[in-house]
Amino acid sequence: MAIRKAMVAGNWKMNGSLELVKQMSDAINDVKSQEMDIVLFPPFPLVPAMIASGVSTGAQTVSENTPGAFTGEVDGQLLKDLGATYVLVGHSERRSIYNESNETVAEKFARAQEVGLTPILCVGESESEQENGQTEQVVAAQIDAVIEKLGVAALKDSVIAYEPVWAIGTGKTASPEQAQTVHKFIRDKIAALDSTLAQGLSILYGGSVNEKNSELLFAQTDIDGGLIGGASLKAESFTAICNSAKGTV
Ligand SMILES: O=C(CO)COP(=O)(O)O
Repeated sequence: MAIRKAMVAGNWKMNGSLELVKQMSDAINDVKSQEMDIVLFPPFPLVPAMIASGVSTGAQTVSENTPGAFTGEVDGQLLKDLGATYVLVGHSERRSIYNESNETVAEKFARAQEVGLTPILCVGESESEQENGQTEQVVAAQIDAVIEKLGVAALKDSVIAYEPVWAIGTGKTASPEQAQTVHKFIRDKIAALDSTLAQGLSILYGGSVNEKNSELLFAQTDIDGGLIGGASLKAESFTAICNSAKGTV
C-alpha cells in the first residue's frame, strides 16, 4: 500500500534543459525531507540526468503497449530500468491535445503498474463542464475507467491529481474550499468501495499553484500536496512550495 504522505510533483511539460536539471536538483537536495516526497517530471531526454542528480523522477506519459512497432512511443519498462519511479497518466494536455480517452488512460495506468512505476492519475473538468455543474460527473468517470479495468485495489499503488483544466496555466487557482470539496468527493467515492485504501491515498491538487497560494491549499484535509507546472521551473518558487507542504499530511 502506498503510504499517504505529503507530495510535491513538478511537471516541466515541454520545458527545461540540462542546466535547469542541475540548478533544480541542487535546490531540491537542500530541502528534501523524510516527511514528504518531491518528484520532478522532465521531458524524456532529461530523465536520465534527473535520475543521476538524485531527485525522484517520473515521466510525463508512457505507452500503453509492450515493446514493438510504435514509432516515437516510450516503453514503461525502459523508464523503470533507467530508475524512474512515477509516471503521469491522463494529464489534461494529453487528453485534449492527443485525444487520450478515459480507456486509453486506464491502459497506460495498467502498463505503468505492470512494470512497477507508480501512476499519478490526473483528473479534472474543463471550464464549460464546471460551468454546467458537471465536475463530479466528469471526475467520477475518469476514475471509474481505471476501477472498471483493474478493480479498486489498483488505486492502492497510485496517486490521484485533481487538476481543473480551467486552472491550468491560467493563474486562476481553485479556491482552497473549492478544491477541498472535489478532493473530498474523490476520497468519499473511493471510500465507498474501500475505506482503508481511500484513507491511505494521496490526492494532489494542480492548477496555478504557486508559493503564495500553496500553504492554504495544502492545509485542506483532503489535499495532500500539489502537481506544479509553471512554478516548478523556478527553483525558488518550487522549493518554497515544497517547504509549505511539509508536515501537512
Ligand atoms: O498542468 C499542471 C501540472 O501538471 C499545472 O500547470 P500550472 O501550475 O502551470 O497551472
